[in-house]
Amino acid sequence: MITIDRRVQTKCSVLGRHKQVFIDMNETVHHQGSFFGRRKGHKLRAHQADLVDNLLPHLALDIELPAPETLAELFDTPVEAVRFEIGFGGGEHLIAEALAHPEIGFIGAEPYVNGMAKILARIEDQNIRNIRLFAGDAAELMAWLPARALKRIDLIHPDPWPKRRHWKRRFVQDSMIGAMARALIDGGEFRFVSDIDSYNAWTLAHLLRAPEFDWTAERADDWRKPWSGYTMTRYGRKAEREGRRASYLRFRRIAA
Ligand SMILES: C[S@@+](CC[C@H](N)C(=O)[O-])C[C@H]1O[C@@H](n2cnc3c(N)ncnc32)[C@H](O)[C@@H]1O
Repeated sequence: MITIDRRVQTKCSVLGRHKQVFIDMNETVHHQGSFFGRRKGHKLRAHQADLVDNLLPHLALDIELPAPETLAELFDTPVEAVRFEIGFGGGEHLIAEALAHPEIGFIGAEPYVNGMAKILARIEDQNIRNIRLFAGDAAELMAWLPARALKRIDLIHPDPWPKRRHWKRRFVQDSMIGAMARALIDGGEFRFVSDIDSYNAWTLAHLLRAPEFDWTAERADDWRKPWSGYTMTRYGRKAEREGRRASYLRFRRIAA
């Protein structure tokens, strides 16, 4: 991949605001933070583009504004608690959870515009009221959230960055664990799913040394099998087809 060595000003149209970014020849966008992937894939169909232009602004969180005191205020339907899914991809898991738990508000972060277009189509089709979206880096959103605001954070099949020299790009880092500890309520959970053994070991090692979290597993099946009600995602199905078994790690935020 060739990266042009110059800063350009470009418009992040889904958020309607300007950001300093690096752009390469393939339109891969890198900015300083925790996102190191593609923001764009194939061209959106007309209806998808319309949803991004017209539905997303109603559902998108604007982190330029101050965060509300309680996250329930973000939803126009009453919610008892709020959960966050990082990098929801096509949104299969987030949609299933939002439908199964109408009493919970869900926030999903996904910088990949084609994933955003997919979830918007599902939200429109099924008239889902309890999802809010952020079309950017989950780390930025997490820094914006009030402290002790989330009941659960899900990170499902994150980009694995298997090469040692890329490990620093993994979403799970000590700093991010600190950010999650700040954002979760006491007893809240961070749930992690990956089919990449080295990332599972990495996550376990990082969380086990974090004083704010307990690993909840009591027996092997607690991490070898998905929790009840888990919805398999596209990346999960791909891993199964290719013969890789996922691990399902759950960590509880210890009371401060
Ligand atoms: C391997 S895909 C998995 C998608 C989905 N969770 C699934 O299981 O099908 C990883 C996703 O995380 C998103 N992602 C990567 N870094 C992110 C970040 N810092 N904040 C939010 N999303 C991110 C990518 O755009 C990509 O869609």
